[in-house]
Amino acid sequence: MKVVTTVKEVRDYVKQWKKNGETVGFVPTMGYLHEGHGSLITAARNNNDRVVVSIFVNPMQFGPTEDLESYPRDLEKDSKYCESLGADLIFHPEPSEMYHDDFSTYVDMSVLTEELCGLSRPVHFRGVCTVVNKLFNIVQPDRAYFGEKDAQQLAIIKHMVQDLNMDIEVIGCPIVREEDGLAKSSRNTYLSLEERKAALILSQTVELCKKLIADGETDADVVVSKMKENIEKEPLAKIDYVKAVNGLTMQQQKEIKAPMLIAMAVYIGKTRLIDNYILG
Ligand SMILES: Nc1ncnc2c1ncn2[C@@H]1O[C@H](COP(=O)(O)OP(=O)(O)OP(=O)(O)O)[C@@H](O)[C@H]1O
Ligand SMILES: CC(C)(CO)[C@@H](O)C(=O)[O-]
Ligand code: BAL
Repeated sequence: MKVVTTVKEVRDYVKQWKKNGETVGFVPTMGYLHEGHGSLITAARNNNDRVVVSIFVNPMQFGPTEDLESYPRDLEKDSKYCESLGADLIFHPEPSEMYHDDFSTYVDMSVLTEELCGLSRPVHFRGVCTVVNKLFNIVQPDRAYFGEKDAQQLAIIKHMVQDLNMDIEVIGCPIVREEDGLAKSSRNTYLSLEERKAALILSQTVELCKKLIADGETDADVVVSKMKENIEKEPLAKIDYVKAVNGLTMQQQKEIKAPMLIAMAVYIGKTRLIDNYILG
């Protein structure tokens, strides 16, 4: 497995592979990899001749008061992990390789980006769409793999690929959880012991949501308000949002009916965590 830092090096590898008729699977990440990322890499490994993983903490998707500087990084550990899972190439560019001084083109999607995480992170999805577009142009994958943990991001990327006629299959992979239910996330590393326990309120609330729906509740407002009540029982938790939306448009939906996304973002202390339940 190789680790490269320039666009040219990625292009040279991919050109050679394509010349040999090999397919390319791509897993974009911000690094500090865990088994959630691992599941995407394994899915890519199982369905493509070559696997590229990008590790890039993209400054454009962070707001001015967010955790760009403190975001955890460990390239050496990440490289070993990618190699153990059979990846062929890691692309680990410097911000200057991705954004030259005169950079001025953005991918700015409306509607889907204005709900849920887009409300509290107003510049976030413009940064995500722009960097993923660039990464797709650099890697030119046949298939790209994203986690359902970031369900809004997954819906947005699928929509972007459709809107911009990109010839890439976008594949969503299920949320990988810790044994006690907490969704794996690089940001879990910010949590103190006490906060780590409190963070279980997210997955417990997803379970409550599933149970309410399995028991026949059809009113999304009832489900959401019971979820909020449950989260409010945890003193260290502060709700950013809990919402039930259409799974394709991200617009609020009153009736529990697939395709649907019931998603939450909750601060545990200063750490903002997300979790969700996807229906259909
Ligand atoms: N627990 C998980 N299960 C499945 N996919 C995941 C999980 N965590 C992250 N991913 C996916 O991995 C890809 C890269 O995500 P990223 O590098 O931001 O990791 P992260 O752990 O979500 O970090 P963050 O702390 O930023 O939320 C995304 O497509 C994301 O949805
Ligand atoms: C898709 C992504 C790698 C773009 O920076 C990031 O948003 C992430 O890690 O989910
Ligand atoms: N997984 C989403 C990346 C971010 O929070 O910036």
